[in-house]
Amino acid sequence: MMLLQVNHLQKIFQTRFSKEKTIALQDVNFSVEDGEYIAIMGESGSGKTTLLNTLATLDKPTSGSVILNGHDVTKIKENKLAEFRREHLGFIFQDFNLLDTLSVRDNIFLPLVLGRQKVRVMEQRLEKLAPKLNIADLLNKQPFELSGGQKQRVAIARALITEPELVLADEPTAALDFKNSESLLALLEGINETGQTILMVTHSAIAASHAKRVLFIKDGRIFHQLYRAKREAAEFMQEISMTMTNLLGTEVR
Ligand SMILES: Nc1ncnc2c1ncn2[C@@H]1O[C@H](COP(=O)(O)OP(=O)(O)OP(=O)(O)O)[C@@H](O)[C@H]1O
Repeated sequence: MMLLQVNHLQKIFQTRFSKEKTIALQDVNFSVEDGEYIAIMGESGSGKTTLLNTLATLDKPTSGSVILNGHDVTKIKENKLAEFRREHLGFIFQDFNLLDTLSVRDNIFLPLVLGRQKVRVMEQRLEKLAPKLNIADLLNKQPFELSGGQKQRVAIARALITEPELVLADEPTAALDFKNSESLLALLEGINETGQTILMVTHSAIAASHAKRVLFIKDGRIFHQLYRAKREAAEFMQEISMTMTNLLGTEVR
Protein backbone atom coordinates (compact mmCIF):
# COMPACT_ATOMS: atom_id res chain seq x y z
CA MET A 1 0.00 0.00 0.00
CA MET A 2 1.20 3.51 -0.80
CA LEU A 3 1.47 5.48 2.44
CA LEU A 4 3.06 8.75 1.35
CA GLN A 5 3.26 10.58 -1.95
CA VAL A 6 5.28 13.74 -2.35
CA ASN A 7 4.47 15.55 -5.59
CA HIS A 8 6.33 18.51 -7.10
CA LEU A 9 7.16 19.92 -3.72
CA GLN A 10 8.64 23.39 -3.87
CA LYS A 11 9.66 25.72 -1.07
CA ILE A 12 10.95 29.20 -1.67
CA PHE A 13 12.01 31.32 1.28
CA GLN A 14 11.77 35.04 0.84
CA THR A 15 12.39 37.51 3.61
CA ARG A 16 9.84 40.26 3.90
CA PHE A 17 12.26 43.13 3.45
CA SER A 18 14.56 41.78 0.78
CA LYS A 19 14.05 40.61 -2.77
CA GLU A 20 16.45 37.75 -2.23
CA LYS A 21 14.91 34.32 -2.64
CA THR A 22 16.24 30.96 -1.51
CA ILE A 23 14.93 27.92 -3.30
CA ALA A 24 15.16 25.30 -0.53
CA LEU A 25 13.09 22.69 -2.40
CA GLN A 26 12.96 22.90 -6.15
CA ASP A 27 10.90 19.94 -7.29
CA VAL A 28 10.81 17.01 -4.90
CA ASN A 29 8.99 13.84 -5.95
CA PHE A 30 8.98 10.44 -4.24
CA SER A 31 6.65 7.98 -2.63
CA VAL A 32 6.86 5.68 0.36
CA GLU A 33 5.20 2.29 0.71
CA ASP A 34 3.71 1.19 4.00
CA GLY A 35 6.45 -0.54 6.02
CA GLU A 36 9.43 1.09 4.32
CA TYR A 37 12.43 2.59 6.10
CA ILE A 38 13.72 5.54 4.10
CA ALA A 39 16.77 7.68 4.75
CA ILE A 40 17.10 11.05 3.07
CA MET A 41 20.70 12.12 2.68
CA GLY A 42 22.29 15.27 1.44
CA GLU A 43 24.92 17.77 2.39
CA SER A 44 24.37 20.85 4.50
CA GLY A 45 21.91 23.26 2.88
CA SER A 46 20.51 20.70 0.42
CA GLY A 47 16.97 21.02 1.81
CA LYS A 48 16.69 18.05 4.17
CA THR A 49 15.28 19.95 7.15
CA THR A 50 12.92 21.94 4.95
CA LEU A 51 11.62 18.70 3.45
CA LEU A 52 11.18 17.07 6.86
CA ASN A 53 9.41 20.14 8.25
CA THR A 54 7.03 20.14 5.29
CA LEU A 55 6.23 16.43 5.72
CA ALA A 56 5.74 17.09 9.44
CA THR A 57 3.24 19.90 8.65
CA LEU A 58 5.46 22.30 10.62
CA ASP A 59 6.00 24.32 7.45
CA LYS A 60 3.83 24.93 4.37
CA PRO A 61 5.29 24.43 0.89
CA THR A 62 5.18 27.14 -1.77
CA SER A 63 3.59 24.58 -4.10
CA GLY A 64 3.13 20.85 -4.48
CA SER A 65 1.39 18.26 -2.36
CA VAL A 66 2.14 15.75 0.42
CA ILE A 67 -0.43 12.95 0.37
CA LEU A 68 -0.49 10.79 3.51
CA ASN A 69 -2.98 7.93 3.27
CA GLY A 70 -4.90 9.73 0.55
CA HIS A 71 -5.10 13.12 2.33
CA ASP A 72 -3.14 16.20 1.33
CA VAL A 73 -1.52 17.33 4.59
CA THR A 74 -0.55 20.70 3.10
CA LYS A 75 -4.25 21.60 3.01
CA ILE A 76 -4.95 20.96 6.71
CA LYS A 77 -6.29 24.04 8.52
CA GLU A 78 -4.00 25.71 11.03
CA ASN A 79 -6.24 24.86 14.03
CA LYS A 80 -6.31 21.15 13.10
CA LEU A 81 -2.57 20.70 12.64
CA ALA A 82 -1.58 19.82 16.23
CA GLU A 83 -4.26 17.14 16.37
CA PHE A 84 -3.23 15.79 12.96
CA ARG A 85 0.42 15.47 14.00
CA ARG A 86 -0.51 13.79 17.26
CA GLU A 87 -2.77 11.25 15.58
CA HIS A 88 -0.79 10.36 12.49
CA LEU A 89 2.89 11.14 13.02
CA GLY A 90 5.64 10.25 15.48
CA PHE A 91 8.71 12.46 15.91
CA ILE A 92 12.28 11.67 16.91
CA PHE A 93 14.62 14.66 17.13
CA GLN A 94 18.39 14.87 17.43
CA ASP A 95 18.20 16.59 20.84
CA PHE A 96 15.46 14.27 22.22
CA ASN A 97 13.02 17.10 23.13
CA LEU A 98 11.97 15.63 26.48
CA LEU A 99 10.39 17.84 29.14
CA ASP A 100 12.62 17.92 32.22
CA THR A 101 9.75 18.77 34.58
CA LEU A 102 7.93 15.53 33.76
CA SER A 103 8.88 11.96 34.65
CA VAL A 104 9.93 9.62 31.87
CA ARG A 105 6.50 7.94 32.07
CA ASP A 106 4.65 11.25 31.73
CA ASN A 107 6.87 12.32 28.85
CA ILE A 108 5.90 9.15 27.01
CA PHE A 109 2.22 9.56 27.88
CA LEU A 110 2.14 13.22 26.85
CA PRO A 111 0.86 12.76 23.27
CA LEU A 112 -1.81 10.36 24.54
CA VAL A 113 -2.85 12.71 27.35
CA LEU A 114 -3.21 15.51 24.81
CA GLY A 115 -5.28 13.14 22.68
CA ARG A 116 -7.40 12.28 25.76
CA GLN A 117 -6.65 8.58 25.66
CA LYS A 118 -7.80 6.30 28.52
CA VAL A 119 -5.25 5.60 31.26
CA ARG A 120 -5.72 1.85 30.83
CA VAL A 121 -4.92 2.03 27.13
CA MET A 122 -1.86 4.17 27.85
CA GLU A 123 -0.54 1.75 30.43
CA GLN A 124 -1.13 -1.30 28.26
CA ARG A 125 0.78 0.25 25.38
CA LEU A 126 3.67 1.32 27.60
CA GLU A 127 3.86 -2.14 29.16
CA LYS A 128 4.50 -3.58 25.70
CA LEU A 129 6.91 -0.87 24.56
CA ALA A 130 9.09 -0.40 27.64
CA PRO A 131 10.85 -3.80 27.61
CA LYS A 132 11.42 -3.62 23.85
CA LEU A 133 13.15 -0.28 24.28
CA ASN A 134 14.91 -1.36 27.47
CA ILE A 135 13.46 1.53 29.49
CA ALA A 136 11.25 -0.37 31.96
CA ASP A 137 13.50 0.61 34.88
CA LEU A 138 13.61 4.27 33.90
CA LEU A 139 9.93 5.18 33.94
CA ASN A 140 9.93 6.96 37.31
CA LYS A 141 13.09 8.94 36.66
CA GLN A 142 13.35 12.50 35.35
CA PRO A 143 14.95 13.03 31.93
CA PHE A 144 17.99 14.84 33.41
CA GLU A 145 18.92 11.63 35.26
CA LEU A 146 19.29 9.70 31.97
CA SER A 147 22.18 9.18 29.58
CA GLY A 148 21.88 10.35 25.96
CA GLY A 149 21.15 6.84 24.71
CA GLN A 150 18.47 6.35 27.37
CA LYS A 151 16.88 9.71 26.53
CA GLN A 152 16.66 8.80 22.86
CA ARG A 153 15.02 5.45 23.68
CA VAL A 154 12.45 7.31 25.78
CA ALA A 155 11.89 9.70 22.86
CA ILE A 156 11.29 6.68 20.62
CA ALA A 157 8.71 5.35 23.09
CA ARG A 158 6.96 8.73 22.98
CA ALA A 159 6.99 8.63 19.17
CA LEU A 160 5.55 5.10 19.03
CA ILE A 161 2.96 5.20 21.80
CA THR A 162 0.34 6.83 19.56
CA GLU A 163 0.86 4.03 16.98
CA PRO A 164 1.54 6.55 14.21
CA GLU A 165 1.33 5.77 10.49
CA LEU A 166 4.69 7.40 9.92
CA VAL A 167 7.68 8.11 12.18
CA LEU A 168 9.79 11.11 11.14
CA ALA A 169 13.33 11.20 12.51
CA ASP A 170 15.70 14.15 12.23
CA GLU A 171 19.34 13.07 12.68
CA PRO A 172 18.36 10.78 15.58
CA THR A 173 21.96 9.75 16.31
CA ALA A 174 23.57 13.20 16.00
CA ALA A 175 23.92 13.71 19.77
CA LEU A 176 25.04 10.13 20.53
CA ASP A 177 28.48 8.54 20.65
CA PHE A 178 29.37 5.69 18.29
CA LYS A 179 28.27 2.85 20.56
CA ASN A 180 24.93 4.43 21.46
CA SER A 181 24.35 5.38 17.80
CA GLU A 182 24.90 1.80 16.70
CA SER A 183 22.45 0.41 19.26
CA LEU A 184 19.87 3.09 18.46
CA LEU A 185 20.14 2.33 14.74
CA ALA A 186 19.73 -1.39 15.43
CA LEU A 187 16.68 -0.56 17.53
CA LEU A 188 15.09 1.57 14.78
CA GLU A 189 15.77 -1.22 12.30
CA GLY A 190 14.00 -3.68 14.61
CA ILE A 191 11.05 -1.31 14.99
CA ASN A 192 10.80 -1.08 11.20
CA GLU A 193 10.86 -4.87 10.97
CA THR A 194 7.70 -4.98 13.07
CA GLY A 195 5.98 -2.98 10.29
CA GLN A 196 6.52 0.63 11.40
CA THR A 197 7.19 3.01 8.50
CA ILE A 198 10.14 5.31 9.20
CA LEU A 199 11.54 8.29 7.31
CA MET A 200 14.84 9.63 8.60
CA VAL A 201 16.85 12.64 7.54
CA THR A 202 20.59 12.39 8.06
CA HIS A 203 23.98 13.28 6.71
CA SER A 204 25.55 10.22 8.29
CA ALA A 205 26.25 7.37 5.85
CA ILE A 206 26.34 5.02 8.85
CA ALA A 207 22.83 6.01 9.93
CA ALA A 208 21.50 5.84 6.35
CA SER A 209 22.98 2.35 5.85
CA HIS A 210 20.45 0.93 8.32
CA ALA A 211 17.51 2.02 6.15
CA LYS A 212 16.03 -0.07 3.32
CA ARG A 213 16.26 2.73 0.77
CA VAL A 214 18.27 5.93 0.62
CA LEU A 215 17.18 9.01 -1.31
CA PHE A 216 19.84 11.58 -2.14
CA ILE A 217 18.86 15.23 -2.20
CA LYS A 218 20.86 18.03 -3.78
CA ASP A 219 19.83 21.60 -4.55
CA GLY A 220 16.26 20.84 -3.51
CA ARG A 221 15.80 17.79 -5.76
CA ILE A 222 15.99 14.04 -5.23
CA PHE A 223 18.55 13.00 -7.80
CA HIS A 224 19.41 9.42 -6.91
CA GLN A 225 18.29 6.47 -4.80
CA LEU A 226 19.80 3.24 -3.55
CA TYR A 227 18.16 0.06 -2.29
CA ARG A 228 19.84 -1.95 0.46
CA ALA A 229 18.24 -5.24 -0.61
CA LYS A 230 19.62 -8.12 1.46
CA ARG A 231 22.93 -6.49 2.29
CA GLU A 232 24.44 -5.93 5.72
CA ALA A 233 24.49 -2.28 6.84
CA ALA A 234 28.31 -2.17 6.61
CA GLU A 235 28.28 -3.23 2.97
CA PHE A 236 25.44 -0.84 2.09
CA MET A 237 27.37 1.97 3.77
CA GLN A 238 30.23 1.55 1.31
CA GLU A 239 27.89 2.19 -1.60
CA ILE A 240 26.27 5.17 0.14
CA SER A 241 29.68 6.73 0.85
CA MET A 242 30.78 6.17 -2.72
CA THR A 243 27.59 7.73 -4.02
CA MET A 244 28.09 10.77 -1.82
CA THR A 245 31.69 11.15 -2.98
CA ASN A 246 31.06 10.53 -6.66
CA LEU A 247 27.75 12.22 -7.23
CA LEU A 248 27.86 15.02 -4.71
CA GLY A 249 31.58 15.54 -4.75
CA THR A 250 31.74 15.60 -0.96
CA GLU A 251 33.39 13.54 1.70
CA VAL A 252 30.99 12.13 4.24
CA ARG A 253 31.47 11.50 7.91
N1 LIG B 1 13.48 30.00 7.40
C1 LIG B 1 14.32 30.15 6.38
N2 LIG B 1 14.42 31.36 5.76
C2 LIG B 1 15.26 31.52 4.71
N3 LIG B 1 16.01 30.54 4.19
C3 LIG B 1 15.95 29.33 4.75
C4 LIG B 1 15.10 29.06 5.87
N4 LIG B 1 15.24 27.75 6.21
C5 LIG B 1 16.14 27.23 5.35
N5 LIG B 1 16.56 28.15 4.46
C6 LIG B 1 17.52 27.92 3.34
O1 LIG B 1 17.05 26.84 2.56
C7 LIG B 1 18.14 26.00 2.15
C8 LIG B 1 17.92 24.57 2.63
O2 LIG B 1 18.04 24.55 4.07
P1 LIG B 1 17.80 23.25 4.95
O3 LIG B 1 17.88 23.67 6.38
O4 LIG B 1 16.57 22.57 4.51
O5 LIG B 1 19.07 22.35 4.58
P2 LIG B 1 19.62 21.02 5.27
O6 LIG B 1 19.91 20.08 4.16
O7 LIG B 1 18.71 20.58 6.34
O8 LIG B 1 20.98 21.52 5.91
P3 LIG B 1 21.72 21.00 7.28
O9 LIG B 1 22.21 19.62 6.99
O10 LIG B 1 22.84 21.99 7.43
O11 LIG B 1 20.73 21.07 8.39
C9 LIG B 1 19.40 26.67 2.69
O12 LIG B 1 19.95 27.46 1.67
C10 LIG B 1 18.88 27.52 3.83
O13 LIG B 1 19.73 28.64 4.02
